[in-house]
Amino acid sequence: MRSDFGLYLIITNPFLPYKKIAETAVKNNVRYLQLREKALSDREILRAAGEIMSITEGTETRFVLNDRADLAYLCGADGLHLGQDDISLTDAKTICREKVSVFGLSTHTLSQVDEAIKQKPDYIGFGPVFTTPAKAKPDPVTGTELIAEAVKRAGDVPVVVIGGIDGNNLISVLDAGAKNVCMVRYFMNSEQLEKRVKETVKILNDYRW
Ligand SMILES: Cc1ncc(COP(=O)(O)OP(=O)(O)O)c(N)n1
Ligand SMILES: Cc1ncsc1CCOP(=O)(O)O
Ligand SMILES: [Mg+2]
Repeated sequence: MRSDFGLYLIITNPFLPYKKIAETAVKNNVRYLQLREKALSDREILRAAGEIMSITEGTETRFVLNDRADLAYLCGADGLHLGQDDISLTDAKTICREKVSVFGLSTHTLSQVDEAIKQKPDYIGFGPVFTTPAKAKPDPVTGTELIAEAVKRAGDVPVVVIGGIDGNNLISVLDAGAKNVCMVRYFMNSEQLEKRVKETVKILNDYRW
């Protein structure tokens, strides 16, 4: 059976401190909290990971590091997220051995969904659903039309949709078949993180699937 989780939080250039974000994620039972900091040094990433894990350890919130299998192994992250341009899942598992237990893969097309599923990830990301400035080299937008088919092809693997989603278009992605969502700037650029997380969790819980 597919284990959908609803909200997935990604930390990039946050307005609030890492610990405050982690506390909010834990308090609101957010399953995945990813650190995605492209401009930090390795040492700064490890420091940020340590701060976040000091809050998430022993809770239901899994800490996921983006891109870097070596650093995920070093800091003892629960999970690692890999994109199409990152190292392969096989190589990442070799580096992380048994220390990292959750692996996510990014996909941008339906054929990438088919390929990703063969690798048995714990979840897949699908998008960008809408235009977003939050990725340096953005892939073409998927639109909402492909979401239902991506979810169907992924079978038991949860699909989290990402890219340009905010409080105004959230319902349109749910109407299109999304069960799990990421919204980076909507949460990270705001002082009102907790209010927005609570509102979003309520919308996801109340949605008539
Ligand atoms: C949950 C989730 N989905 C997609 C991505 C994007 O990964 P990637 O394509 O490797 O791009 P970057 O995030 O590395 O810029 C993600 N990080 N998380
Ligand atoms: C990491 C990533 N992968 C696809 S789009 C994206 C960025 C999404 O950021 P936002 O939710 O602010 O548009
Ligand atoms: Mg990546």
